[in-house]
Amino acid sequence: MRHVVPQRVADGRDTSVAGLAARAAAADTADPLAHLRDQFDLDEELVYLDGNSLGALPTSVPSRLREVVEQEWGRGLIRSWRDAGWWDAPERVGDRIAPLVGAAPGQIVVGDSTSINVFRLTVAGLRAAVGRDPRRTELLVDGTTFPTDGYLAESAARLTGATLVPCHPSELVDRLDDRTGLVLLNHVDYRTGELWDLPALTAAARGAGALTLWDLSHSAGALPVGLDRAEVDLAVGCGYKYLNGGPGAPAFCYASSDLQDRLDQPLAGWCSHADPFGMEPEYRAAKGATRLRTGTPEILSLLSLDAALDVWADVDLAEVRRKSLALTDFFVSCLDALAPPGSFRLLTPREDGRRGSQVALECDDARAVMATLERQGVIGDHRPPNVCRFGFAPLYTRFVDALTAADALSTCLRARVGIGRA
Ligand SMILES: Cc1ncc(COP(=O)(O)O)c(C=O)c1O
Ligand SMILES: Nc1c(O)cccc1C(=O)C[C@H](N)C(=O)O
Repeated sequence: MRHVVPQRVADGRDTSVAGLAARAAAADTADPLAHLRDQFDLDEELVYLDGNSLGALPTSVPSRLREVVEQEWGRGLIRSWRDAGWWDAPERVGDRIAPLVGAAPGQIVVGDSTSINVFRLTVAGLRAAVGRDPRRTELLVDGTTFPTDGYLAESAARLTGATLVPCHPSELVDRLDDRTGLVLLNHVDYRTGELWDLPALTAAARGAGALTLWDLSHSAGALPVGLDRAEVDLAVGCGYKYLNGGPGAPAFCYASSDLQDRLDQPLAGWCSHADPFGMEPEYRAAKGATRLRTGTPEILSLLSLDAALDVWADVDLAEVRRKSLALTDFFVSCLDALAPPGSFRLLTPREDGRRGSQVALECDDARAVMATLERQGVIGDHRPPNVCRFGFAPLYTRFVDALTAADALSTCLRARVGIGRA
């Protein structure tokens, strides 16, 4: 680290760049997950803080994909649906994701995109709610949600005749009543990184007689989720963010075992049929999570995700959470120490219990700021209008990366307000 800046000592610690660098080095040395970085193919010239959009490439993936393409497809051909286990891969890979989100086996299938699965489970959840109690025609949706969830909720409401009620997660408890059928929420807000209290909100919805559908895109693989323990009804999650399945990797769908056989999903294709190879003209839904499948599984990307999951063997999710919180907290402390006062507004809560695994902040000209950082080898995201977003994937991000990014961002913010380094 090159320069020394005036020290603003908030907690009695050395907050010069040199002091922060010493803290980062000590934290990386003590990190029990540090060895996992070797299982990723990372460009050492880059600081990659975008694993919440596209996870890094696990070293297990290229050789496995080569084998799938050359042997299973090339030599095995059609026989691989049976002999290489392709047909059951959606359930098998689902069972590998299950422990990462606190689910017992048999409740997750992998396939299609998160968007498709949001639609599938929103319609299925609304139908199940109304089937149980015809008054339950309202769909409560996080009004700040990632747009695709909002668009698809609207479409699901049009299709089912449900009434869409946008609602901020902080107001959910007051909005629940005996008309609420389904609640669609995000575990971690894609923009601010705020973590919502999944057990408490699920219990509130359940207590009011409503079903829950959680979007885990920004939490699966970043923190413990505890779906079964919280008695969540339905959930979806992304395969290409913290699970590192690769661009366009399929998403996953969770349906609690209590609910599965009551689900009437809208995309009832042949792969969700009780006897797909019977080729019956009439539809009969399969038992279990299999009824959430639709068509032929996307084997190449599904098996890429499968291989990417190898990295989780023996990983303790509590340790992942501890590291994620320490990384995000350290990044914010570095910004507090190095960036000009008032040059940014933190959007992510500082309280550990309310933060996912990213840090988002608002500043002037955020798009240009993130473009400058990218030219310097620090990759994060810009989200409109003026949000800079930095994702901290705990399996491969180091404390030194957090400092390098905070230092580069602070330098950029300092230049924009016309202050040089001291
Ligand atoms: C919270 C959330 N839900 C859904 C999606 C949509 O995922 P996909 O484009 O893979 O359908 C994303 C990201 O793209 C997301 O962040
Ligand atoms: N899915 C993406 C894509 O295909 C291109 C660029 C970004 C994405 C994303 O995943 C966006 C992401 N869900 C977000 O939280 O903003």
